[in-house]
Amino acid sequence: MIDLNVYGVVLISLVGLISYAIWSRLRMPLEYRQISSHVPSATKTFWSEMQMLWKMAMLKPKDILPFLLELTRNYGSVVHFNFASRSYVLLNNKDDLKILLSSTQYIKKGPEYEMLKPWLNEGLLLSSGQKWHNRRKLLTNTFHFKTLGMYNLSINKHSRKLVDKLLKASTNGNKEISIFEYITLCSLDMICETIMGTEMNAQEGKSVEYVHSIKCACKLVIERIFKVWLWNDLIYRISKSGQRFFKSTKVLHEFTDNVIKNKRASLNKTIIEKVQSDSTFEKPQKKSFLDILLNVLDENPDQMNDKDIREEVDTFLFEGHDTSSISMTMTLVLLGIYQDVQDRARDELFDIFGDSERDATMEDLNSMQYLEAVIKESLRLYPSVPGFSRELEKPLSINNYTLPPKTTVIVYPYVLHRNEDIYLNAEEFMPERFLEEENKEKFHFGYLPFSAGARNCIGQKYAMNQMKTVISTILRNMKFKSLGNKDDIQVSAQLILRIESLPKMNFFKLK
Ligand code: HEM
Repeated sequence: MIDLNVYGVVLISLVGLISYAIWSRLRMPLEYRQISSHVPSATKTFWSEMQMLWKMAMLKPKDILPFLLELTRNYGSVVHFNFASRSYVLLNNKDDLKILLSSTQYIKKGPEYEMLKPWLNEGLLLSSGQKWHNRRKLLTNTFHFKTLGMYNLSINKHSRKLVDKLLKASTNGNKEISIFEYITLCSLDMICETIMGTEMNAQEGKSVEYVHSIKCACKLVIERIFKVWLWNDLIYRISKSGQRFFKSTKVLHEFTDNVIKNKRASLNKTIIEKVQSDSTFEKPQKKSFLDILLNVLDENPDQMNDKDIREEVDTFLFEGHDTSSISMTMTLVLLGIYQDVQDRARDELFDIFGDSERDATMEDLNSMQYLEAVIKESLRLYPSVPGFSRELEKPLSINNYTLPPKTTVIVYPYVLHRNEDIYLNAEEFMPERFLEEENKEKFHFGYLPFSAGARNCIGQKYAMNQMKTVISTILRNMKFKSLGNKDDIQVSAQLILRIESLPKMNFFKLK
């Protein structure tokens, strides 16, 4: 029996696809169409554009990275394609990337970032132009490396809690553990305490609604980017996924609003009490990012109102949560696979700490050179932000081509970090490559886990300190093993790298 319904759906989809392809081609500015005549292009003809549209519509998140790797293999380090009336160019050459990223002219983010706006508004990640410049200057002061030491206490405290949780859950190697969930909760506790000054106790199973909302909002916003039919704001608002997204962001916004209100009230109260009780008045001690920001704003009250502060707190929570969790998870799993690397990292820690159980200080963290190389290598193979983009506001002249304004230039560290011209045996896990002096120049703009140039990651030093503290605390207390090998690791590209499958792990108490 022929199922007419199936034929009907296929026919309607085909007609829809062809009409959409014609419509998007007609809407496309002439210069977009002209790029394909001088830049290696995967969509030179109308037919290839249709194929691309079909391919992208069918692409699952886990197929995106192999698809991009294949594009660079087939077309080289600069490849153009048109998709849904937009023109994209993927850059995979460090000289071209240096031109793009080191210029302050190309700081506008690509169109897909728009979908984060209902949550993050125009915080540092999404703003551009003068607003971005002013904010970046102001926030650099609050996120300066000199202030990072004060986050150490909470990061150490939550790392110890994580060790306790892992020991309890693994019952000294008898149970297999999926590490990601433990790391995510620990990282959430750290970021909430250091950014907002709020104890969430997520590792203790508290703050359930907030924890659920942040996970939900992250997942939904990322899903939307890959569902073209949800790009329209009106359609998204009435869709099920949109409704869940807005419900989650409402919880998150209300929470941040309350934290800011309470923080302001307690700062004012402390100031009044201090002034009344003490003539040698000192400002309250700085504790979190928000405390510092409010203090900076005391001196520059016109720079930001409460809504502006909320968008920055939300931005830092979003950027600082999943990124570090993924990276710590991948590093631990790799250390669990490569036991010789794990032993060498632990030996380095023994040289620094001996038998002492003290917290890791900033000085200790700076001495962890081998562990840093391990984390860097893990970020090379599995960059937490697998790709990012810029929309050109001015023409961009790279080595052999000039790209017109409005082109979306995409950069995929995941693909770049596998470029054999830069990395020998690129698929292999070899932390030592980051200890070799001669590689420093080679990796410049060829290693972009934190992006580079003016718009690089403002939290990278914080992230590195956090990752070193968590991983060193685990290494100092436990031995661990991954129950699989590197081929068992499968990831997919969403706004942030997602784990598709990962070996489970066993943890054993050291002493
Ligand atoms: C392993 C951890 C991390 C990685 C791999 C990472 C990576 C990145 C990357 C690639 C960008 C540029 C994104 C783009 O151009 O679209 C970025 C931007 C940013 N990151 Fe991170 N990040 C990490 C941790 C953090 C942490 C812990 C914070 C804050 C506490 C943070 C805050 C930010 C902010 C605010 C921006 C926007 C900067 C701007 O546009 O001026 N990140 N990050």
